Amino acid sequence: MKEIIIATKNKGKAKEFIDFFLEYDIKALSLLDLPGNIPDVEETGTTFEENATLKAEQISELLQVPVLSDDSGLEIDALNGEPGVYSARYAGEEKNDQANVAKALNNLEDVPMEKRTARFVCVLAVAAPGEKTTLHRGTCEGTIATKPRGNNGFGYDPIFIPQQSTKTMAELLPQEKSDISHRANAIMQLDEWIKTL
Ligand SMILES: O=P(O)(O)OP(=O)(O)OP(=O)(O)OC[C@H]1O[C@@H](n2cnc3c(O)ncnc32)[C@H](O)[C@@H]1O
Ligand SMILES: [Mg+2]
Repeated sequence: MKEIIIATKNKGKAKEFIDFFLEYDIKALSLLDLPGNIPDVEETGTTFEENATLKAEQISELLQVPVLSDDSGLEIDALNGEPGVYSARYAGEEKNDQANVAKALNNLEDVPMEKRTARFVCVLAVAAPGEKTTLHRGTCEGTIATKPRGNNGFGYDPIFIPQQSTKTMAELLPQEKSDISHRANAIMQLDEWIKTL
């Protein structure tokens, strides 16, 4: 089976990539699957595009193979787009999903439902040694619930209600999430590239 390296250490993302690539008969390996300790890439960019590029290019350079990276996050309109590129580290460097969710809910405490609009953004970068990196952006519009609901998914899924749904992303089945998610919308743009693998 063909393989592709995903430059991520996020288990939730890795699981979604494994499922997506299985449909193409390709095995997706995350940095958690590789032997040795792959160093963390410092996400010093101020945009999803910059951070996705940093992750894909540094890991591709290190491993000397084509690499796909994902930089993603949640933009909440009432918080001027926060947490945005800082989504993973919103409540601190330890990247605690529950603490991040609690902080977002707390900051939205008095914001009424009609003003709780938000979107998930996913930017994928494809990097290969000696080649120009390409970027692909997908989004998913929705609103922020007043309380977390559901146990599927990861990150901010328990408080994100996609536009098409009354359930939170964490109440959807994995297949239902991947029908509408920001990540799925970005991955669809890779169709041609995947066929070249
Ligand atoms: O950088 P890598 O190693 O890929 O892992 P990460 O968790 O640090 O990933 P990001 O830097 O891209 O930060 C994205 C954060 O945005 C949130 N996020 C991204 N996609 C999401 C999704 O599909 N559902 C819920 N939350 C998501 C989640 O909290 C992530 O930690
Ligand atoms: Mg990260």
